[in-house]
Amino acid sequence: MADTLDHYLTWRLYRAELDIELDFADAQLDEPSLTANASRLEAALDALHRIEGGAVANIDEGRMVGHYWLRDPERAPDPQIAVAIHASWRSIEAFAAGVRSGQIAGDDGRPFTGAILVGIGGSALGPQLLEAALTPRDSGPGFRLRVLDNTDPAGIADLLAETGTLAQTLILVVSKSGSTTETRNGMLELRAACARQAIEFPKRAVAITMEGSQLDELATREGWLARFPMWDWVGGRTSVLSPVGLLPAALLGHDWRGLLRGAAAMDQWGRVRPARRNPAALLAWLWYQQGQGHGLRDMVILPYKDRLSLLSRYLQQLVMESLGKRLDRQGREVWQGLAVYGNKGSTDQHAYVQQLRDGLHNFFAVFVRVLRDLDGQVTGPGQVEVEPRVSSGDCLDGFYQGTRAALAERGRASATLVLRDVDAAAVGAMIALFERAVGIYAELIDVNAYHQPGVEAGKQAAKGVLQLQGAVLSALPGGPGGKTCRELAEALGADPVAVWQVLRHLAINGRVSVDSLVDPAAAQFTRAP
Ligand SMILES: O=P(O)(O)OC[C@H]1O[C@H](O)[C@H](O)[C@@H](O)[C@@H]1O
Repeated sequence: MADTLDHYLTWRLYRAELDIELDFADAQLDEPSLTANASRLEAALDALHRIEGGAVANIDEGRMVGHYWLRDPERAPDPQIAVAIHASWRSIEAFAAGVRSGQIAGDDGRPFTGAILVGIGGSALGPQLLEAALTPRDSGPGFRLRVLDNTDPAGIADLLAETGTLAQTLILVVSKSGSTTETRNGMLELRAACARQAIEFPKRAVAITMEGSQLDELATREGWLARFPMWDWVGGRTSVLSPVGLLPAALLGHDWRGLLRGAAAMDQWGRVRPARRNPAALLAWLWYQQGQGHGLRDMVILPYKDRLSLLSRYLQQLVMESLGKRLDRQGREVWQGLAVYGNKGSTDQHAYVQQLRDGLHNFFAVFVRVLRDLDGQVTGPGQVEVEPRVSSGDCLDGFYQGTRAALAERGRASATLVLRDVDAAAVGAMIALFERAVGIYAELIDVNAYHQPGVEAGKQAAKGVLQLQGAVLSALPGGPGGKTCRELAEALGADPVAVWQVLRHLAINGRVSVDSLVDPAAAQFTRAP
């Protein structure tokens, strides 16, 4: 079987320092196309090098792209940036130590036992990934992190019910821009909950935001418990190794410096030349080759470890917000993107893997295999013999190997990231690997990976909806006779369907009165009594 071993060794990249392997043996990469495209890949690596050196890669926003400096501050082009990063680390360390020792405590002197993080997108997904990946399940109750990442009243109510008193809860408000609606709403809801409980909000509130943002100004004005920086040269979706992810990780007692070490070590590996020996370049080339440079195949993320089940959600934002672009950097319409989904193996084997093996061939898989079954334990669930000489962990690994082989048999490509453990260094390294692959792929397809113009459209349209709601509420008659959505729309010069949609929601929530909601054209609306 020397030939398969040779093939594996040919397509295996391994870094002893990290004990991480990238196994491209089933990725259907081939030397001729890699050789033919070597100069493109080298040019992409050159571009990444320039970005790390401070190039203004986010052209239309005029911003540098500095997430690589977060784990290696001395690379920053301006020494003041390095100073700011080091200062943030010191503040994180001091604050987390103070909270964990009880020196920084709630107003009644009792220690903080948990935190609610209010944030969305890049200001929530990274901390959530770290919390899920790194929280040891056997460490007792410990410090608890809950996340409020939406403006859904039911979600907010559930979270408040679950938390109970907020007296021993820190409230971390995380927003780079400091003006995101959902996050503002979450903060206002928590502020109101504090007031209901006769607890002072500012004494437990912490802001992580850019200097001078609305949130920063509010936190300063009200004297919040603490403020931590975000910088304009860090994008939300690459902010996990800034205070956005590091502070929650530190509060949870995680090895946050290990995250930085792992990411820095992966960055080192990711600078290796030629591209053929570079893990991020090969990963980006896999995306390119599989999707023919147009994202024609989706990336299915399959980590065989429960703690990594949020990885695909995290990567969804990192990859799709970075690469999903209408225009390339020359202004041509390209409709680019790379769809990402997945959950975890072997669970997904019992859900959609059927289609992966037998159905539509519009994907490739990226497996994450974790070699160690249990963190350093010698007894426990993994040691039960579920069959003669077989443990649960053997089954899990067997399912990974089996699924990979079954997909390969049908000509479906996959790559595998092999980790020894899910520890802080490995998680940091994994994050850095995907960040670099996104950067390289964006160069290959010539898009700006660092802006997100498309997300504005929905936000602006939502503002219009709320303005219309205000106008509709003012125009509603007091009764007894009501008005239909068409009558109201005519009076306001608005779209009757838009008026109906607003009124229907208000009526269900008791904010306006209606005779019946069965027929949109006939429903008569009046002001709520
Ligand atoms: O951190 P914030 O400024 O509140 O932004 C939160 C998120 O919302 C925006 O709409 C962007 O699309 C995301 O990239 C960002 O992470």
